[in-house]
Amino acid sequence: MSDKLFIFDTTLRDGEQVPGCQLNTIEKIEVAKTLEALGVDVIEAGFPVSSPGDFQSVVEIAKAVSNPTICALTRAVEKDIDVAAEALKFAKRGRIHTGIGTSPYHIKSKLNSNPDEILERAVRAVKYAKRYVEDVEFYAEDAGRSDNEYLARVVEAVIAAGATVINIPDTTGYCLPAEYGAKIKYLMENVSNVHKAILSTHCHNDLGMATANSLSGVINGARQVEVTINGIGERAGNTSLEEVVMAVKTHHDLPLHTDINTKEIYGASRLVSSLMNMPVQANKAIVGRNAFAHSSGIHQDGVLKNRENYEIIDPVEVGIQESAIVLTARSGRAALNHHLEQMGYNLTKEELDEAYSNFLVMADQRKNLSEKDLAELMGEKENLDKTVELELLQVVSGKSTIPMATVHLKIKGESCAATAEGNGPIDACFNAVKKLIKQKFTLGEFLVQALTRGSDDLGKVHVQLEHNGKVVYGFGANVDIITASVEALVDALSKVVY
Ligand SMILES: CC(=O)SCCNC(=O)CCNC(=O)[C@H](O)C(C)(C)COP(=O)(O)OP(=O)(O)OC[C@H]1O[C@@H](n2cnc3c(N)ncnc32)[C@H](O)[C@@H]1OP(=O)(O)O
Ligand SMILES: CC(C)C(=O)C(=O)O
Ligand SMILES: [Mg+2]
Repeated sequence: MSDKLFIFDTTLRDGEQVPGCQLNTIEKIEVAKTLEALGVDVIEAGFPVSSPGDFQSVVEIAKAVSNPTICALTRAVEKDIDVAAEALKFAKRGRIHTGIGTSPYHIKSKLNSNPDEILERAVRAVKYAKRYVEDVEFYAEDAGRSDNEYLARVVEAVIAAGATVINIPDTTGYCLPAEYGAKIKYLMENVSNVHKAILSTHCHNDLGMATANSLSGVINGARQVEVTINGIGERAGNTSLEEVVMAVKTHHDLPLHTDINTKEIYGASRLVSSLMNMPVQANKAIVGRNAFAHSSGIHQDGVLKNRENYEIIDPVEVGIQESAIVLTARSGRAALNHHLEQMGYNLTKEELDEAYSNFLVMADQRKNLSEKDLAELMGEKENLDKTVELELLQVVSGKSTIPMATVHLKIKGESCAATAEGNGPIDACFNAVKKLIKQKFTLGEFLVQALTRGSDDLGKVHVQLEHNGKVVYGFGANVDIITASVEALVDALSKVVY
């Protein structure tokens, strides 16, 4: 029998604290509904006393979402708790998450107090919250740097006051996995009423250990993890939902399960990344662009023989259609042959050897090779004509003007042009391209990286788009970031649309 591990998602609270990640109420509802479809147990929807907008968002999320518990954060302050309770009045199941700092730093230099007084304030806050809701979670802020003996006294007292979940945050991301695990173990063994509550982990990633610490906490008895999509959150972020969930799912030796519908993970990651303007790093576990991409020959050969030679997770399990075999000068014959077979070629050993020598020369020059490059490699004239090319781009933009773009493309060898407006110059360009392409495609990722050596430096753009269920990537690099963006879009389109 495996124990249920409760998934408490704080993307809309701790995640939303990040500069640039603020969402309006409609966007928050969209994220909340996605979290519901994902199957999280608790959505921490906000900190209602912090602003009228956050208050309203909690109200609307509580109305829009019915399966997960809706949680609102407060300080150990009566006014915060009153406002949180008011915001939760439409929640089918509401939880107040209150708490206070328990580390020497927080007690002395933040709260200007002493341990006994903090313990008293903690108990008072829990009792006050209990007037409104049955489900009260208590957080001992900076528990990671708190003395275990004192922490145990506080935890015992707040459970006696009615707290149902006890959050042990490593607020500053200080702990090592063994240390955090030992802290949870200590509480499990030294708090007499610990069986009346669930211990929860809330780990930050300042030393890159958030997931390891959370799992260590779970192995030692915690049964709730506080996580965010893509690991977004204060500073270096929180524990990422997808990492913990997939670690539990992958490790059958852990006697645990979650109720997460893992096939929804990738979609949720894309949504949060795009709404919060937070690109996901390419090598991010589970959801990064390269998480299921293989680019070196030995790995590619291994994956093609048996996916499990180099993959511990089937990408389909997290909502990604398939692993990618990326063609570079580090690829071998197996990878090249795989792509050529998909294009309909069936080469003899000698033919493959010859194609491979030509391929290496091309790959050294062009880095990542596309299907279009392979068509050229195989001398396909016809396919070469099937490209989408950017011929001319003219953009009007600036302060107090309506951004407008004129785009000339060559599609299948024929020139065509369109003009469009947009929210900004790039949007105007993309709208003009859409007019010309006339086929439906969805932009999944749009990542602009300005190199930092100076204002005359190259800008690099990656786009990901989906067309008829196929996902492709495009790349552009130019001193003009707008041109680089359109080049990246055209590069991706030329791989699928024609
Ligand atoms: C680790 C975390 O992620 S905690 C959550 C962090 N999130 C946020 O802070 C976002 C929302 N916060 C806000 O909108 C504001 O900071 C508010 C509304 C909570 C408070 O605003 P203000 O009243 O202007 O106070 P300000 O932010 O300047 O200072 C925080 C005060 O709360 C106190 N405080 C901090 N944490 C707690 C706590 N858990 N319980 C009780 N008091 C606390 C501080 O000691 C300080 O009090 P002081 O002014 O008497 O020294
Ligand atoms: C408010 C608490 C739970 C928090 O976010 C932290 O301590 O990191
Ligand atoms: Mg936090």
